[in-house]
Amino acid sequence: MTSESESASHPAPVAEPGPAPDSSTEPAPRLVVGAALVADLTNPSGVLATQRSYPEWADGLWEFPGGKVEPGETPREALHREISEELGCGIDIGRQLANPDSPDGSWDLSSGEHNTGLRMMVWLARPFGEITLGPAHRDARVLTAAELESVEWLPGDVQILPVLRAALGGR
Ligand SMILES: Nc1nc2c([nH]c(=O)n2[C@H]2C[C@H](O)[C@@H](COP(=O)(O)OP(=O)(O)OP(=O)(O)O)O2)c(=O)[nH]1
Repeated sequence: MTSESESASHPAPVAEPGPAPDSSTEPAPRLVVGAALVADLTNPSGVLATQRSYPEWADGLWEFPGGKVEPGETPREALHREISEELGCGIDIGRQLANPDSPDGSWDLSSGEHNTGLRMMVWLARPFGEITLGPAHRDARVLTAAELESVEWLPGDVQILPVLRAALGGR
């Protein structure tokens, strides 16, 4: 019902605008880092892909070894830590396998229901020291450019394969 003070000569008050529907209201993406492990950073010809053992949805699928960046870490620090934890070796980090459509070269991993809000940065990296598979992985395999699709990758990694293939000298 209209009150006395809201006479027909005065337009109804305009509702206060709500929060702007921009990205500032969305949580910042969580960053994952991965290593495309190669023997030669300058002229790589094969990459060491690893087969995950968990969680259930990822069990048996292939990936770049790595993991989530922890608060206070730079992405490169996180990559050194993750590779040391997962494979027991050190790495020299080379060039990024960058997403050309993203300012920081990261890839959106949020395909399907499992990786909401995750983005991943991937670098070529040369391992040194002995590589030992831990509980995170079932297997590891060196793949040439022509062999990249011989394994089933995590869904979010499939978009990265053309950039990896080119880095390995494939078409
Ligand atoms: N490490 C890695 N994770 C990937 C790749 N592709 C992809 O979609 N992911 C997803 C799987 C996971 O949801 C997430 C990484 O989580 P993670 O379990 O490896 O990370 P983390 O070692 O820090 O483990 P946690 O502390 O969360 O248990 O990113 C990839 O190539 N490498």
